[in-house]
Amino acid sequence: MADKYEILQDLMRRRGFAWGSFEIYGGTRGFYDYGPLGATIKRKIEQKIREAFQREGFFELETPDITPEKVFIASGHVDKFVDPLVECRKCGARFRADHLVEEALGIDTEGMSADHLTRLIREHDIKCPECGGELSDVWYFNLMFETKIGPYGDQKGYLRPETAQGIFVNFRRLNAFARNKLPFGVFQIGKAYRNEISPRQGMLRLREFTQAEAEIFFNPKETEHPHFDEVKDEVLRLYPIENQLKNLGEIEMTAEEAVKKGYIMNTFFAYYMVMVKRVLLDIGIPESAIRFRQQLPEERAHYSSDTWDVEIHSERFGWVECVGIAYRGDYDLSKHMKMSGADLTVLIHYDEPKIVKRLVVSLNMKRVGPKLKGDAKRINELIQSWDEEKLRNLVDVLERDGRITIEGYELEKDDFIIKEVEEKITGEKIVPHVLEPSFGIDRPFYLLLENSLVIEDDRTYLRLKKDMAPIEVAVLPLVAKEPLKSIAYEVFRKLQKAGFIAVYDEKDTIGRRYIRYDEIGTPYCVTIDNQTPEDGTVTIRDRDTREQVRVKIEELPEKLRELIFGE
Ligand SMILES: Nc1ncnc2c1ncn2[C@@H]1O[C@H](COP(=O)(O)OP(=O)(O)OP(=O)(O)O)[C@@H](O)[C@H]1O
Repeated sequence: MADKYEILQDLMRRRGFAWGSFEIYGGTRGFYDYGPLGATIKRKIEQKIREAFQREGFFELETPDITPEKVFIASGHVDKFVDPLVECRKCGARFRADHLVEEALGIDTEGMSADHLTRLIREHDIKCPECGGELSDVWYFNLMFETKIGPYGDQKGYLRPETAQGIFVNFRRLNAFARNKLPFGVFQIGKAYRNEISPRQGMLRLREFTQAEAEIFFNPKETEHPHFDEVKDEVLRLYPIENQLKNLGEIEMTAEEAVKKGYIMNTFFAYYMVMVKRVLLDIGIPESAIRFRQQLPEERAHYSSDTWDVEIHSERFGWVECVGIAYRGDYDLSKHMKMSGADLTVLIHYDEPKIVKRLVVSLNMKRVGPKLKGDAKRINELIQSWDEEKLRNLVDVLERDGRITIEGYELEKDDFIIKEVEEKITGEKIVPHVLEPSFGIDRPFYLLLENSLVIEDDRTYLRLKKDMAPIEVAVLPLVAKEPLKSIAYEVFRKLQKAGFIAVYDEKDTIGRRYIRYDEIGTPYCVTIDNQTPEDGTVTIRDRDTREQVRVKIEELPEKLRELIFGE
C-alpha cells in the first residue's frame, strides 16, 4: 500500500491543491504551484497569521523582493548566508556537504568548517551518492539569488532571502509612525528566495517560498510583556538545549513556569511563543503535533543569540521546523546604522529627568594661541567632539603626567580649561532590540494537510478545521432533475451571496459526490431532496460524522455560519 505521503501527494495533484512547478517542461526542483484549492488554504493560513499580528497592534508593511546589494552587505547575508557545497569530480553532481556527511556517518555536522567537512569526506572515503565518483573539496556557497538592477547591470541586487530586512531598512519611518514609542511590531507577508542546494522533501525545502515575519522592537531594559497574564497558563511542550544534549526528551510546563525556571529568557519572549502556538492551533494543527525546540548555539543564524523553532510533526519527515522565534538583539539596526549613516535610534524619555555630571574641556586659547598658531581652533574642536570616556582619559593623563601630546603638540595642564557641570537629562537614545517570530507558510500548509488526512476503509478525506476548508459548502440536488436542480441552484447562489465559498454539483450519484467533497475537506454538503419542494427544508451532512440534519432554507446561512465559523 502507498504510504500517507504518496497518497497525499496524489490527492494534492489530482484535486488541485499543489504540485511541482513547470510540469510541462519537465519541472524545476524547489518550486511549487498552488492550485485553486491550495491557494485558498494558503490565503486562509496567511489571513489567520495577519489577524493574530493585528490583534497585537502590529503594522503591516510591503517592500520589494529585489533588494540592492548594500542592504545584504550590512545585514551580513553576503558574507554569512552560506551552505557547504561539494561536487562530484566524475558526474558533476553537487550536494550539501553537511547532509552527505551526516547521512554517511550519522553525526551532527552543525557549524563545521569547510576544511573539517573535507577532512571527514577524505578520512571516511565518502563517495558521490549518484555515481560513486570522487568528491571535490568542500566550499561555501551563498544561497541568495543574484540579479542586476537597471539596463547597465552596474547595480548588483539580490532576491531577498527573508522579508525582515525590508522592515529594518524602514525603521526610521516606522518609528515615527509609532510616535517613537516602544515596544511596537511591524510585519510583512511575502516571498523569500533561497537557492537551496538540494531542494527535497516535496514542499518543505523550496527555492521560492512565503514567509510571514514580524519584527517586534523593544527596549532591552523592559522585557516584561504587559499582557503576559493573559497567556501565562498556556502549556508549552519544550525541548531545550540541555535536554537535547543530554537526550532527556521534551518537557511540558506553563509559560509562566518556563520563565521562572529560566528555560525561556523573559515574559516578552514567552508571550510570543504562546502567540505562535495559538496561531498554529487556530490553523488546525493538532496540539500533539506542536513542540518548541531551542536551537543549539551552532545552529543559530548569524544575527541571533537565542532562537526557538516551532516544529510540527510529520509522519514521513519527523519534526519539521515551521516557525523560528529569534532574538535578534540590536544586530540588524546597528549594522544598517553603520552602513547607511542613518539614525535608527529611539529616544526614550525618562519618567523623571536625571541630573548627570559632565566634563567640559576646552583649550585655554590665550595660552595656547602662540604655541599652536593656526591649529588652535581645529584642535579645540577636536576635543569638543570627544565623548565622556575620552575626556576622562585626557584629564587622568594630565593629573598623572602634567602634560599630554595631541596631534603632535605637547600641551600642559594649564593649557586646558576643565570644568565639571551638572546637566538635566530628560531621556536617552537607544538602539531597540528585536524579537522576531518568522512563520514559513508552505511548510505549515503541507503539514496541515498531512495532519488532517484520514484514511478509512471506504474513504480518504481531509479532516480540515472547518473554517480552513477551501470549499466550505457543496450544494447538491439529490438527482439532476427538476425541480430539485433549480431549487439547488438558487440555494447555491444564496450561500455564495452570503459570503460562503460554495459550489453547485449535480454530477454522479449522491454517494460519490459526498465522497468527492469529503476528500477535499468540505465540512458540509447541503442536499436538496424530494422533501424540499414540499416543505422548503434541506439536509446538512457533516463530513466527519456523516450525519444529516434537516433545516429550513431560510435558516441555512445562519446555521452554516455557526457550524463552520462558530459565530
Ligand atoms: N527553503 C525553504 N522552503 C520552505 N520554507 C522555508 C525554507 N527556508 C525557510 N523556510 C520557512 O521560513 C521559516 C523561517 O526561516 P528561517 O530563516 O528561520 O529558516 P531556516 O532556519 O533557515 O530553515 P532551515 O534550517 O530549514 O533551512 C522557517 O521556519 C520555514 O518555515
